[in-house]
Amino acid sequence: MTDSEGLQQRRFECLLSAVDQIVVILNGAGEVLRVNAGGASWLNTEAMLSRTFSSLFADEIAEHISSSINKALKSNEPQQLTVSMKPEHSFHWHELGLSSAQVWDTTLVAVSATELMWVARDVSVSKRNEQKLFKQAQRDPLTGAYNRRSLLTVLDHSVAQAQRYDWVCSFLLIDIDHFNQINDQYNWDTGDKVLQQFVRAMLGFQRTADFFARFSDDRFVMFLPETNQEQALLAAERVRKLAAEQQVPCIAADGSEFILNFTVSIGAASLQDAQDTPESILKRAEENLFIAKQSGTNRIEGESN
Ligand SMILES: Nc1nc2c(ncn2[C@@H]2O[C@H](COP(=O)(O)OP(=O)(O)OP(=O)(O)O)[C@@H](O)[C@H]2O)c(=O)[nH]1
Repeated sequence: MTDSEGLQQRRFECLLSAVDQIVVILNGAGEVLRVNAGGASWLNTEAMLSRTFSSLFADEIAEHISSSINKALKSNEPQQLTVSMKPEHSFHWHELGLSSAQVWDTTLVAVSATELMWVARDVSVSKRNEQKLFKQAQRDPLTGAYNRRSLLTVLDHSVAQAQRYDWVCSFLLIDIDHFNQINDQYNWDTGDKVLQQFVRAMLGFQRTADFFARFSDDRFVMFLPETNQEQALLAAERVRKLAAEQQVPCIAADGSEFILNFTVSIGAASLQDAQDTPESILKRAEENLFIAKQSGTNRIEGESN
């Protein structure tokens, strides 16, 4: 080895010892020549040597890796791949020490016509945070129900779909009765508990296909696909009863405990014709809700067919 080659080699070793990524050197046949564990202290690097790299992965990832190896050797272009690794889906990696699910951003580059370098960066934390932020953006932070933004997106899509295929669908606009009074008479925390308990009860109650969201302050929308007005009124009655059965454990200002009951009023409306939009259906549901409130609360009001 010349001085210059020796220097290059030392630079490479320094770099390897400093990086956090897993680095695997492969020969042209895809066999593992060398492994640097980087931040993956769990990795049994010895056990990887001489094995065919792609065969360590589950079938569908293995296919991607083999094809990336071919592409990298042919094109000299770095090949990027994000892989989701779960010990239970990846027997070999489990054997190699992987004990929890991880997501890796990987790059495969051809170093020469007969050698490749695979570099994997663990991006599990940032992916988890991304998913958490995405979920948070869809949900109301107090109750965990979907928020108005998610609701409007789902309604736009679902109503358009129902019209295209001539399906029925209905909306329930649900409002907690005298909610302002609950806030005023007790306190805001008590109002929060009512909202939270109502949402918990509704999430246990709805069918999988239904979409339930907090629309505004004490107002919720339940979207019922493939449900006509008659069926919607039956569902509304079940919701009304469910709310009236709730017992919310609360603490009064003097520290004593008490149980609070509440009721809801519901306006129902169903898709009627090709001109109907989520806004026009919601408007009719709102008019019906108004009638239910005016008629004494703890009531449902729908459309006459
Ligand atoms: N506790 C609590 N109160 C909220 C929250 N968001 C909004 N509010 C309050 O909820 C109240 C809703 O008032 P209204 O819509 O008049 O409710 P209401 O007394 O049931 O009146 P109707 O809907 O006409 O029956 C307002 O005073 C809001 O300030 C929240 O997250 N928690």
